[in-house]
Amino acid sequence: MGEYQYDIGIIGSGPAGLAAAFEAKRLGKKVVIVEMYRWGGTCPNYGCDPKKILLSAVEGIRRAQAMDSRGLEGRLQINWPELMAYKQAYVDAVEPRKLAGLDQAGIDRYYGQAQFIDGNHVTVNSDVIQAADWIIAVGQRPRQLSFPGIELTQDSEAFLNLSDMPADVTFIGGGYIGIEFANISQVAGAKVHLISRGQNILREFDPELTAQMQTQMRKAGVEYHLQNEVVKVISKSGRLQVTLTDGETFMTDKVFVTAGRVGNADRLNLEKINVDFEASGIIVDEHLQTTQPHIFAIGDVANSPVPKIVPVGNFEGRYVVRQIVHQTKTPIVYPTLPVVVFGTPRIAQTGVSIVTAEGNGYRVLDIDMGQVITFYRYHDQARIRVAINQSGHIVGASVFAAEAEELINYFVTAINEKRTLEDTQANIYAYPSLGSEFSSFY
Ligand SMILES: Cc1cc2nc3c(=O)[nH]c(=O)nc-3n(C[C@H](O)[C@H](O)[C@H](O)COP(=O)(O)OP(=O)(O)OC[C@H]3O[C@@H](n4cnc5c(N)ncnc54)[C@H](O)[C@@H]3O)c2cc1C
Ligand SMILES: NC(=O)c1ccc[n+]([C@@H]2O[C@H](COP(=O)([O-])OP(=O)(O)OC[C@H]3O[C@@H](n4cnc5c(N)ncnc54)[C@H](O)[C@@H]3O)[C@@H](O)[C@H]2O)c1
Repeated sequence: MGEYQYDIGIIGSGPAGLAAAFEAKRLGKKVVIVEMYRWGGTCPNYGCDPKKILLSAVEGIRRAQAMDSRGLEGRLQINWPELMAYKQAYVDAVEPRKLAGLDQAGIDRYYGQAQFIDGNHVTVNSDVIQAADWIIAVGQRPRQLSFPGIELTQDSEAFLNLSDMPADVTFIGGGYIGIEFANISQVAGAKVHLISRGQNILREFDPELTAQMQTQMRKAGVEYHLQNEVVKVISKSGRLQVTLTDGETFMTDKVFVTAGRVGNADRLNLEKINVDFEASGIIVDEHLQTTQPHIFAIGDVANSPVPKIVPVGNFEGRYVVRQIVHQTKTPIVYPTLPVVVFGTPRIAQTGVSIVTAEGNGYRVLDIDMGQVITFYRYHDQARIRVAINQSGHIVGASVFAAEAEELINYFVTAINEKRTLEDTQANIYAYPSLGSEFSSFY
């Protein structure tokens, strides 16, 4: 049993923990990081990145479909095992790359579950690690539901490792993951059921755009079971029978629970060291400080009032280290944050929501981009809604379009730099491109 001493200890090697570790090292601190599962955390191993690789094939099919009878012939289809092998080749390279990065930077690392024994000491296997300050970045895990037959269901990580796409799949939850995976499965050839207890999907997004996405997915064949929950799942003749609260039953091949995620705060012995947490995460103040002043929480596991996405974890990781080394004393101030649902097309939004903008009496530009060349060529029903405040500044945007994740970044810049519509149009962007479409707003 060894005992080791550090300036800063970090628990969790996802985007948040790694950002903190590299920043601490850069600022001359002796740093240790602990991971119990996959180095790199959720996003590159069983989250954003593998999902976006699967989406590449989906986009290929969608683009080909858009050109059907418009000069492109032949039917494409997804070879799921081959696509999975391509995804896996990316994922297999993640851990070696992360480990090499840590080793090259001189950041010590431990593999195993970290648990606090007191405010400064953490155990990992049989080692005891002491650090003056601790940063908790342990992320979230899929929320479990409880109904008879829950053991027959699977989670989002299992979906991203699915060896074959079954004929019929079901997702419980109409949030980011349910919608993104339903779209992938449908284009990969499965009949898809999507169950959500809400009346609408993607409740945090512009309802006009989510309705548009819902209609498009329904037309493509996704069957929605809204305002419903699962009562039970039973195994029947090698398939699964799902019963819903409205009494409907249907047969499916696989059921995935995509009904939100819960923090991993409950696995660290935090009760013992008086660090308070609740279902929404570890309680932090505006300095990301927990109820113990030398222990901080960042990324998905912190209950900071921001979306649980990678760029937030990165931002918090760098901020919190500067706080610890006294480079800053100011509360955390987030720049405008973009969120994206990766369907085909995507929905993206940033800044003031369109609903809030309308409530505040702001000007809302609602632009059908379907005829502009960038979107016309994909036969894409692109739509952009921009909120402009009383002084003429762009304060928010919602986008429904292919590559909305790129387009939204222009609005992020416009909002952060407090630009008016005219300011953005003063730039000359390459034509035809996503950027050049700015000039068509008025
Ligand atoms: C399917 C899916 C798709 C997603 N897509 C996107 C996307 O497109 N864009 C986006 O921005 N975000 C996306 N996200 C969210 C994104 O993955 C998370 O916001 C991000 O990974 C959070 O980073 P984190 O460092 O806070 O936590 P994580 O990445 O979850 O890392 C936490 C790490 O801590 C480790 N850990 C936990 N407990 C302990 C312990 N006691 N001891 C040691 N180690 C521990 C875990 O094993 C894990 O590796 C997606 C998530 C999922 C599930
Ligand atoms: N593109 C991205 O940035 C991206 C993609 C995937 C995940 N994520 C992150 O992961 C988090 C988790 O994603 P998620 O989709 O699991 O959660 P979510 O919170 O986005 O959606 C959960 C959905 O499940 C529904 N639900 C909850 N309990 C239910 C029940 N018993 N029966 C039926 N429906 C139920 C909710 O009404 C909601 O619609 C997101 O909040 C986000 O932070 C981000």
